[in-house]
Amino acid sequence: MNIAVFGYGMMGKFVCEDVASAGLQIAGVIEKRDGAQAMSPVTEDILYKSLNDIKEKVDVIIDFSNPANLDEILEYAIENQIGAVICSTGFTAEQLTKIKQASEKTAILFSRNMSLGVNVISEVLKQITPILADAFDIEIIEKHHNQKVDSPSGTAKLFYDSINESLNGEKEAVYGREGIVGKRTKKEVGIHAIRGGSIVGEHSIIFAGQDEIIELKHEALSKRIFSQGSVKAAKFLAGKAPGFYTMKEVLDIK
Ligand SMILES: NC(=O)C1=CN([C@@H]2O[C@H](COP(=O)(O)OP(=O)(O)OC[C@H]3O[C@@H](n4cnc5c(N)ncnc54)[C@H](OP(=O)(O)O)[C@@H]3O)[C@@H](O)[C@H]2O)C=CC1
Ligand SMILES: O=C(O)C1=N[C@H](C(=O)O)C[C@H](O)C1
Repeated sequence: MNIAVFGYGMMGKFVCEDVASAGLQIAGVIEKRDGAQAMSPVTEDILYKSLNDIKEKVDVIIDFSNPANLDEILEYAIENQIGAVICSTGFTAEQLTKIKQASEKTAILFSRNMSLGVNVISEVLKQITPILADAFDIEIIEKHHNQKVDSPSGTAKLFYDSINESLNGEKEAVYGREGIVGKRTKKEVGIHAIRGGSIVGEHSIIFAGQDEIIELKHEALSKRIFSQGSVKAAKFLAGKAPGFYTMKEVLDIK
């Protein structure tokens, strides 16, 4: 199976190693920057500027780059009738609609977090939130390294969506609370972003009630959990019919 890895930053490099370890082929790596240094298992001759430059047949694209590349990825996937595993975060609402529309024409897997732990918490939230929401205030705190460009994290948004979906959309996200005068309302879910050092990724969902607190926490200790998840997703997606897939199906979370 031939994989095109879109993005050769921190995640792209891990993905290349994990694609090779899984016995899959790297058809090409897309890095827009001039003078990018190829590192084993990638060689200079497979570092390209765009998907259309890749010489080999591609079976699946794995994207860990930036929302700016979305159109190129979707167009190539549709034209070549191949799958795309989209792991970048920070998309606009309009871009999310584009991803959904593209999935009517080819197989797309979109996930704001590729780890098992986060995807299990996302499902657990759907079950416990309706039981707790009347009595508990809900807040989300995320912490990431100082190189992250989007805030809040995609995972914080995933958790917020799980909470809000389970309550039929009755909640409202409030980011950071800067400048707000007045008490917290029941409708709010506060979302807070911390950036510093080399924190891989930490997410806490706090349910704060009268005299009791429940906290669900996920801490990523290595970026491998994301790269390995993306390779699993690529294997799952190869040859699949057009559709919108998530890590829930890949990881078989019931
Ligand atoms: N779903 C998941 O589980 C995970 C998702 N992510 C997401 O993956 C993405 C990449 O993360 P990471 O590897 O840590 O980030 P890096 O900044 O290390 O790498 C980003 C890559 O995207 C390219 N890129 C950045 N901005 C642009 C742009 N405007 N136009 C074209 N290319 C661009 C960079 O190229 P250049 O070097 O030239 O800037 C680089 O190749 C992020 O959105 C991150 O949030 C990360 C971890 C897990
Ligand atoms: O940029 C990162 O590093 C990460 N991004 C994803 C996100 O925005 O949630 C996933 C993970 O937390 C690491």
